[in-house]
Amino acid sequence: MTATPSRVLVLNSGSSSLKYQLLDMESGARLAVGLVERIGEETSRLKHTPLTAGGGEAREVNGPIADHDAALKAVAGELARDGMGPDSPELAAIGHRVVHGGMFFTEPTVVDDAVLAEIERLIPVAPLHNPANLTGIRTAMALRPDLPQVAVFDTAFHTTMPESAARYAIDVKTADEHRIRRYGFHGTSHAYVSRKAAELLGKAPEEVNLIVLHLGNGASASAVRGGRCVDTSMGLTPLEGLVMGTRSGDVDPAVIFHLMRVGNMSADEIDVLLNQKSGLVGLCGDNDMREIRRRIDEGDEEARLAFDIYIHRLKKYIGAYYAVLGRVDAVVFTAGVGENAAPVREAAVAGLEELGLAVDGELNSVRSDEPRLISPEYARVAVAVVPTDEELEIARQTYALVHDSASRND
Ligand SMILES: Nc1ncnc2c1ncn2[C@@H]1O[C@H](COP(=O)(O)OP(=O)(O)O)[C@@H](O)[C@H]1O
Ligand SMILES: CC(=O)OP(=O)(O)O
Ligand SMILES: [Mg+2]
Repeated sequence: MTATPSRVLVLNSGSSSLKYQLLDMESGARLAVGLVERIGEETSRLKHTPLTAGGGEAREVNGPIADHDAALKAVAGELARDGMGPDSPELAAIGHRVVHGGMFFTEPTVVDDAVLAEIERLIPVAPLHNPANLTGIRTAMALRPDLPQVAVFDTAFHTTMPESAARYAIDVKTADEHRIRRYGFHGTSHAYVSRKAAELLGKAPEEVNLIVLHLGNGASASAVRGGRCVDTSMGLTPLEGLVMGTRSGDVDPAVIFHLMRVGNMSADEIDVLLNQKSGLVGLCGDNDMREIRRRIDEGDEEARLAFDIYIHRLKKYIGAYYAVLGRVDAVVFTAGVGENAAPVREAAVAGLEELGLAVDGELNSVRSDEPRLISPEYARVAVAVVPTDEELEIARQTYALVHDSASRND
């Protein structure tokens, strides 16, 4: 008799990357993790790490990987080399991060034709993400047509926002006709990190008010009251809000008409400008915070100004969400920049002592994969670093969905 399949493969397809993990949900073991970077370029790189007993040696494959379909097939090949390929009978489901779920998807959802069509319809409001998510799902379906493919939406956590935060102050009829409202993104991360932060504070999620700062290549802030999102910085699309690696975040909307009328740019050109050629890369030519800090240390003024603009925006959102929440228990940093860039954390909180916020230099400089406090004991509001794990959260939600429905049918 074969055991009930208990493994979940999670795919997190970004605009030019594919992150993945294979987990066993009964034992809790992480069996493999990996990343394909720079998809579509000549210098693509697949880094695969098997974590089964005796494994653990990372393997790298360098060379062009044209698209997400090719990336996933390469990943399937690496998993198969370790005897954990997608054809494995132990696999219970494949979980997919889907960035835009629009108005309808508030829960993890088993993908069928109607779900695929809705994700496709939402491409104009997540042009960097939904196409990659769709390709990932379609390729995974072709590899394992018999398995449930589960979509876990970035937007789901934000559906609790009150109308006063979710609506833009534009003509209601036009907004309703085009479903224009604030959807918010990175929700799986904001939800996971909020729960972990409450745990770190020794409280139940319902008891704490948090400002969560997810600072990766894309970046967003959330105000979370008692475990529920009450405001977030990304909007109709993942372009609004904080300064990001390649995205501008907030601009006066009139910048767009001005560029159309006076700069003779098309809507598509402006889309590319604001989504791909702005943010840190537009300001100083680099979108990696490590490189920006290195340049600042060498006295580079352009990198310094880019950093200052990034921090200024971040600080404005901390202030805004402090006011939205009224009382804050912790400001929580997460994702690539938030977890690793001590200077960003220090600068974002600098000067906010009157709000009860401070960072302890020594605690802030500790490098660790564990959730940790970086505020001094006297501070009224905690400042924390909580590593995110979108893949684990997606795996849990995926397994809960397929497992619960399987037990109902037993
Ligand atoms: N050691 C580090 N110091 C500063 N920044 C870092 C470090 N490691 C990673 N980063 C930043 O994290 C970013 C990637 O974050 P991540 O959350 O993985 O983003 P995404 O999921 O959007 O690809 C990099 O672009 C880089 O700016
Ligand atoms: C929604 C979003 O911006 O995602 P990422 O940070 O992965 O680009
Ligand atoms: Mg990310």
